[in-house]
Amino acid sequence: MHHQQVSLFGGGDPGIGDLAPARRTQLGRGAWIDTLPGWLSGADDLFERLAAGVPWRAEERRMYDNVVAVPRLLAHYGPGAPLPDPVLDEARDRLSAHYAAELGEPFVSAGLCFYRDGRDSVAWHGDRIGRGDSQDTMVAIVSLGEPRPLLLRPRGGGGTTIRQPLGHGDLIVMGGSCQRTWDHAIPKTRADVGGRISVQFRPRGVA
Ligand SMILES: O=C(O)CCC(=O)C(=O)O
Ligand SMILES: [Fe+2]
Repeated sequence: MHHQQVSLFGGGDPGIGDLAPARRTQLGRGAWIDTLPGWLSGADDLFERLAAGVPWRAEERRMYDNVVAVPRLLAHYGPGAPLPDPVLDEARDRLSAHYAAELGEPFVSAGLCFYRDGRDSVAWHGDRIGRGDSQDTMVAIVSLGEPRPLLLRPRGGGGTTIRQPLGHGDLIVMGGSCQRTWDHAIPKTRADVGGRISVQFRPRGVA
């Protein structure tokens, strides 16, 4: 399975580092994050390849009587869909192997978001469309390109907001109850920032 698949890579592609140094922070309410800055090397090259090569979709959503543009570009790869770069297949398989015992299932889908500049963003939310609403799970995010802060705060407000800058190959894994007891967001910024691509790996049924 995934362990064997990973071992085929032997020492591994030079683009991907060891996951052992990932550092866990308990957030409370059964939620935690693991962080590992610079997990992917060559992340800026990968950013350029994905920015140019992924069939990005601009989405719209209804808001009251208006239709508004979703302020970021999206691409989604469901279970079994070939990912747009082999480094992403390896990243997913490494994450699956590392978290196998704790998660009990592999990461199977990849969601990609392209924040073109500081006006692109994602509002406060948890990944609660699927099982994350009722069960502990994990969402692993690799960030490429210009760093943007991912904010985390307890669901329903109150408590402190955690600010985690993510870019240039940084990894964050949100785990435990994080999707249902905490919210996360990428706020807009007036700063003159370049593009950032986020790759989110999720287990089956988590969205
Ligand atoms: O851009 C990120 O790192 C977060 C994206 C996110 O939260 C989502 O797409 O659900
Ligand atoms: Fe999310």
